[in-house]
Amino acid sequence: MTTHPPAQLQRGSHRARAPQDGQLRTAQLGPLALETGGELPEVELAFETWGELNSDASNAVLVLHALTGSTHVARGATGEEGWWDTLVGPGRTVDTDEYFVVSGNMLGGCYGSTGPASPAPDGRPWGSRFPFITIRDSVRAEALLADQLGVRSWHSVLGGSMGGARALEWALLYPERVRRCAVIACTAASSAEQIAFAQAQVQAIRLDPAYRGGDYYGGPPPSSGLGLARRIAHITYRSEPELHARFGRSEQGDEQVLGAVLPAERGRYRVESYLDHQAAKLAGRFDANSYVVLTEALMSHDAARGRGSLSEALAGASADFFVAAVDTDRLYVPEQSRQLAAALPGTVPVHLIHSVMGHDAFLTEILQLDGALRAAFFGRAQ
Ligand SMILES: CC(=O)SCCNC(=O)CCNC(=O)[C@H](O)C(C)(C)COP(=O)(O)OP(=O)(O)OC[C@H]1O[C@@H](n2cnc3c(N)ncnc32)[C@H](O)[C@@H]1OP(=O)(O)O
Ligand SMILES: N[C@@H](CCO)C(=O)O
Repeated sequence: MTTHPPAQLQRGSHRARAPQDGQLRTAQLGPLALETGGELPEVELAFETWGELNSDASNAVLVLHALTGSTHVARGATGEEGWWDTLVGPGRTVDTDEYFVVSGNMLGGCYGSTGPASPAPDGRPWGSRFPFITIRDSVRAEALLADQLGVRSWHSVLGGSMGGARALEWALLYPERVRRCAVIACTAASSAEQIAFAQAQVQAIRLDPAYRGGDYYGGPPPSSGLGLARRIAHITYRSEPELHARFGRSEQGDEQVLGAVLPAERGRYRVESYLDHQAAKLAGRFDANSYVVLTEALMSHDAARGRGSLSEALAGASADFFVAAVDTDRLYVPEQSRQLAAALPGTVPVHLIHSVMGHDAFLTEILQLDGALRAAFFGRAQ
């Protein structure tokens, strides 16, 4: 679901797109020491860029994706739709005629960065041997990517959901490298309930017999477990009023129920069909091990870990902050964004996105963020 900005949001004439705009590339980062010990040898990080770094390297913007997102934030040379097209592109608020936009695939992911499906030093996929990684590990890898791209300090780092956790960690691990930081639909730390929902998803995957402890490459993938994980997650990404208004109690009725585990005497509710579709769609595009690794990394998210109280931890950040929440988000509830904002240095308001959608509104209602982000971060001065 993509919305396009109204004509008044589009400005001026645009430069020709650089051939590398929106093209998936890979940086070789070498070994990476991990927060909980050990190291990953020969880390690769997938990334895309749009626009050009200016002569004093002051115009770089980092955009960080959510749990199952990719680096394809905006259209590029191929014209393929990006997940934040509304916000990022020529003439848009994050104007790629003006800013050098970078997006990195999370360490452990399955869209090009080193992850469980990548070959370990012995040539076989890491599988069950892939180490536990944290949000901070991925941010350290992203900092090595920034070094390679010649970006000493970011004009801004923007992220929603898991991307927001990475954005916040950027501001804390590298305060001198982040001038502005947007934490959207995310908290200072994963809460007990967020960990609980995440654990149920991880268990759904691990209990799929096809998972084989994580060493399923070369055989059938644990699609049932991954699909169940997505069902659990997707319910938390949407609100009760949205599901009620869209599906109510109606039956799907217009299809065969292929392979569904249902009593013969009933058909399928539309909402079940919808969740089945979401499950199959994710199972078709995502690696179950990566889902586990990224979910466990998000469970570990805690800005205060090893840094004292939350206020003490956040006092180390020197960026200007932008915090936003979705009013109907039942996973990353607005109150948690208020607690984050209150603990940040200075006075940081919480921008509320109004939507029936729930958590996913940070992806689907981006027009609402547009003006607020433009006012906060994307005036002329860099
Ligand atoms: C490499 C990559 O592809 S990464 C892609 C980028 N992805 C990300 O960044 C992750 C974040 N993105 C997302 O999570 C999602 O895409 C969102 C939140 C932006 C939008 O969610 P969507 O699933 O597209 O929206 P929505 O809830 O309206 O679902 C629409 C889908 O449900 C299907 N659907 C709707 N009702 C029903 C039903 N009763 N029965 C079955 N299917 C149904 C629609 O046909 C549609 O299918 P499609 O996506 O295959 O076209
Ligand atoms: N729909 C998003 C939500 C996670 O924040 C995703 O799949 O990444």
